[in-house]
Amino acid sequence: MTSTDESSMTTPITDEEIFLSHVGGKLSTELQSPLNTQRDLSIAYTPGVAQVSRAIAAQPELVDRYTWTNRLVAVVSDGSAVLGLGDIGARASLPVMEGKSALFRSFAGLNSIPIVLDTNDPDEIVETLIRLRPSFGAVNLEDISAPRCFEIERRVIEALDCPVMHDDQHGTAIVVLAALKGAVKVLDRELADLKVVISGAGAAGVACANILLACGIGDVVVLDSKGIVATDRTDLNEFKADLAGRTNPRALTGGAAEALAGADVFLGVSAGTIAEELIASMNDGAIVFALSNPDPEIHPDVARKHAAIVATGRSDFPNQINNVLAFPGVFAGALDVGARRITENMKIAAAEAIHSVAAAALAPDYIVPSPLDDRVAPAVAKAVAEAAQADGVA
Ligand SMILES: NC(=O)C1=CN([C@@H]2O[C@H](COP(=O)(O)OP(=O)(O)OC[C@H]3O[C@@H](n4cnc5c(N)ncnc54)[C@H](OP(=O)(O)O)[C@@H]3O)[C@@H](O)[C@H]2O)C=CC1
Ligand SMILES: CC(=O)C(=O)O
Ligand SMILES: [Mg+2]
Repeated sequence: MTSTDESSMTTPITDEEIFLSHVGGKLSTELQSPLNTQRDLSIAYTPGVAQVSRAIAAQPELVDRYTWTNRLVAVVSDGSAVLGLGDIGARASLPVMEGKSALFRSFAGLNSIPIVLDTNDPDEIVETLIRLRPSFGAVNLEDISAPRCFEIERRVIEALDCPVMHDDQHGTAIVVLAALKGAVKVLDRELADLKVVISGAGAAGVACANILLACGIGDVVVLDSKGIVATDRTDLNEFKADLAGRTNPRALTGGAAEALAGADVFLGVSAGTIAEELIASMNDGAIVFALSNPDPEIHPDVARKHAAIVATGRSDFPNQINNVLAFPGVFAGALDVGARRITENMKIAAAEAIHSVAAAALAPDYIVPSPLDDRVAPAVAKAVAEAAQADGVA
């Protein structure tokens, strides 16, 4: 069933309501069985529990059967790129990480625990997760800034024998691909013909560029805070330099104005802003995905004056392009089949599954399903599980 629940948005949300609903945090733990009697205690605690611990000590893989870790996702952040708020630190990132855990629980039925780290040092982050490995079954890296996020994700994947994914990279890229598939169908266009401009060359921007290139879009131009990521720039880190060699086929130079004139798609993952006249300079039938949270690069009402399709990352406008459509189902599918890695095919399969949920009812204001659509996570999980099996990582 699709739940749009428009009635819940008719009353404006007040600051008081937001803060009150966060008092004490958004999470708690529940017991699988009650602890009411001496018998209950003797089984769940001492002496009964000792038998289970002895069994696991003798046969370590039993930990998957007799503890909650097997399907527990650690949501891990250092607070360095929290939404579009920037480096606000570990403590301030916690409401977002509790939110991600709430989404795991609500949409995929997965237990999840936020872990925020009081360090930005990649060695310390990787080492901490190696030490914590017995406590969880998967790692969702969240809101870790580029370029450190690329090295951290690679090293954590190498070090841990469980599914690991940086959500801001791949969760975002999966949903952007799904949304673009929906948008081109609505506009009766082809993905491969699009001229795409990505504003942001960080975690989300690099991963979105990679997935769009992999899916056959040849004309991708990426912007960072200094302008077009191009091969003649001498100030690029290794990830941007690599991207420069694979994007910008028309060898554009300059900034957003030069990139957006005559473009078909604006994809904002920058936490910056984009002027209305630049959106107006795009081709007719433009697609504008202003995905920065909480403030889109351009207000959707303004973008709609010039664009055929407009989307944001927020829950209070139509077309919410947000990694929440991906990560619950991706991890559920990977854990369902005991996948040790999350492959590129699993990500593409997730995008196709999200798209397929919306495919029958596509419209300019419905290019992706709502995160509240309870068909999404199961469809993503099934597609991801099948792709994991096909890729031999299950
Ligand atoms: N809707 C969704 O699902 C998601 C949305 N996002 C949003 O994307 C944004 C970026 O997140 P993330 O990639 O994790 O952050 P990062 O810190 O990894 O990257 C930010 C990038 O944006 C660039 N940037 C900053 N200002 C501008 C500007 N004015 N014009 C062009 N580029 C600019 C930075 O440039 P430089 O390299 O020069 O510093 C950097 O490359 C956030 O607002 C976040 O909320 C992210 C993930 C998911
Ligand atoms: C949605 C999300 O993960 C972000 O904006 O960072
Ligand atoms: Mg994020």
